[in-house]
Amino acid sequence: MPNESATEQAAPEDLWRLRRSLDNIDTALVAMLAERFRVTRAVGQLKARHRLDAVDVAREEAKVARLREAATRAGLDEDFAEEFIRRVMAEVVRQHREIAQKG
Ligand SMILES: C=C(O[C@@H]1C=C(C(=O)O)C=C[C@H]1O)C(=O)O
Repeated sequence: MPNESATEQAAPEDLWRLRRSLDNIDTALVAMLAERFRVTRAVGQLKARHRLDAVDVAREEAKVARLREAATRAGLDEDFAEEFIRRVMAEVVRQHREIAQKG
């Protein structure tokens, strides 16, 4: 393939297989994230219509606590899981404020 890196050309079969698996997982992650944002956009439209705050701190904190526990059970670093979901929620809140402003 013309755009393969040097590492890919020289890689043993196992590395190829693992990287293909990673690529599939990354694609699935992006698809799930896009689906999540489709749902949160609908939430944002509802909140704007009912003049509700973009941010719900209590819900966010409950979610972080729940996901930290889920991360631990899954063998994932809980600080990483928290950092990730907080970044996602910050973007959701930014989008909700934008939806509320634009009407
Ligand atoms: C999606 C919502 O809006 C915000 C974003 C959240 C999220 O992305 O999970 C959670 C709480 C809110 O701060 C909501 O209120 O449910």
